Amino acid sequence: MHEKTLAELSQALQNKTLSSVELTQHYLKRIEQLDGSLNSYITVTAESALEQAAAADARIAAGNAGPLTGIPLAHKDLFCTQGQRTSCGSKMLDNFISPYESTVTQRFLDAGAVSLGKTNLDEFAMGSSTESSFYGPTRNPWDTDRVPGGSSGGSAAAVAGRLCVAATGTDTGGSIRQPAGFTALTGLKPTYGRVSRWGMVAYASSLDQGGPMARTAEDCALMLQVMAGFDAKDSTSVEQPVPDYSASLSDSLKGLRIGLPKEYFAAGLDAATSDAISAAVKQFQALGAEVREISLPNAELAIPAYYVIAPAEASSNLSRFDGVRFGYRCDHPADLTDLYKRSRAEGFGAEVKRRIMVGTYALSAGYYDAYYLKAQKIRRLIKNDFMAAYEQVDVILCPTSPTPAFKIGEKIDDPVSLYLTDIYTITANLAGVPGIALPAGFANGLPLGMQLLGPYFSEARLLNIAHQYQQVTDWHQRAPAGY
Ligand SMILES: NC(=O)C[C@H](N)C(=O)O
Repeated sequence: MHEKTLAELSQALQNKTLSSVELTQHYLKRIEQLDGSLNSYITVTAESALEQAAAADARIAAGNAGPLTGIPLAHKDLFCTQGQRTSCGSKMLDNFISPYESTVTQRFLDAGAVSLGKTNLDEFAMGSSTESSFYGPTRNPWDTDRVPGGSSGGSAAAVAGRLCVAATGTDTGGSIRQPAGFTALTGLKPTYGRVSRWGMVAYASSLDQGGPMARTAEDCALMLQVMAGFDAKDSTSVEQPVPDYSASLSDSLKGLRIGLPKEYFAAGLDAATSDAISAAVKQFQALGAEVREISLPNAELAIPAYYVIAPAEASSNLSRFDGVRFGYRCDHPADLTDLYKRSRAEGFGAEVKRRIMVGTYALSAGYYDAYYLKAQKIRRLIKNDFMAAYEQVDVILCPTSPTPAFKIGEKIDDPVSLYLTDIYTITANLAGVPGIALPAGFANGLPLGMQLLGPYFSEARLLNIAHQYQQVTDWHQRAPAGY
């Protein structure tokens, strides 16, 4: 059963050749057998999953099911789920039972999807390897000595290890696309404002965006259909009609103009990834696309700008964790100041503290103009680069990260080298444009990722292009040995 994609399982459920209870039991058993080595889940909600599956079967029998009804999913443990622990991978929220449901997970509940549980992540989504989680690192099913990427590494490992059909992720600086690239998945970061952020615990609010992670573009289309849409509870949610993402998957790529940003194929890019993308270019040309070189001249400024803006916003967002109303509280505080100080010192891990300090510094009176304001100006220049590029091309093709998955422990003691792995993904967040990551090949048994970036609200086109590529390649069909 777990070899099948979401689209195939959806068919099987509708045809009643399979029940959601059977499917859910199968996945729960796989989690029990295989997640010990991957550590992709923080919480498995077996009981409620089986209840949801039974309700889904009843709904299918009654003839009012949708494509997601009865499909076992997993959610990044950054989405609030009512009555369940929502930890954000942090000791700070280890004891936090959410009193409300996020819009995204509510939409999946309304669609009749089953939630198997909550997946591991870098603490508060700060990281690119899922090693900063309070619950220990997640391992990559393609090589368990290696990271699955991050911060949505638990979702990536769970989907790649066939421990759920598809999963949600969030992408602030690449957290959906980079782990998708490291695990041979398809992952979509929508346009900022396309998917509601309500109930998605805030990291850097002007960059955060939820999106789907699955094995195919076709499955991502089905997931995004549920996730996308206006939400009055999120002031940055955009009131734009949601297209039928599955309807245009088969559109021809004839005449599609693809741009290759020369800055993304410069020094530092792994040779195998570069070769894989060259081969993909040929595939796209064979499908009727025209490919040309473009320039995103301010790309090299993206990392410094992001690592000022994201920590600045994080330092403000994370000030709510004070040990008073919810979350971790230190033992025997001497007074209120001691309560704040020790609860935060004991509740947050090293990377979160680093970012709070960097962000607080960048926002402080004497340095605001030199760092935060300057970073915001760079952000505008990066957005302008994309706008200029989309005058010449329809989409941009580039790698998701400079190298394939690295070893656990390899970079964790050197934060800057970890930040540098985000070089190709964070520009899309700074500009707010959508991007889809998809597998482009393998080297030494490790997946190689590429991404397509499009103009605002071009998700349907990105899914279409990825789907057409997946019709003529089989990278997305490969499974890691033992899974
Ligand atoms: N959250 C993300 O998108 C990951 C990024 N590497 C960060 O640490 O900010």
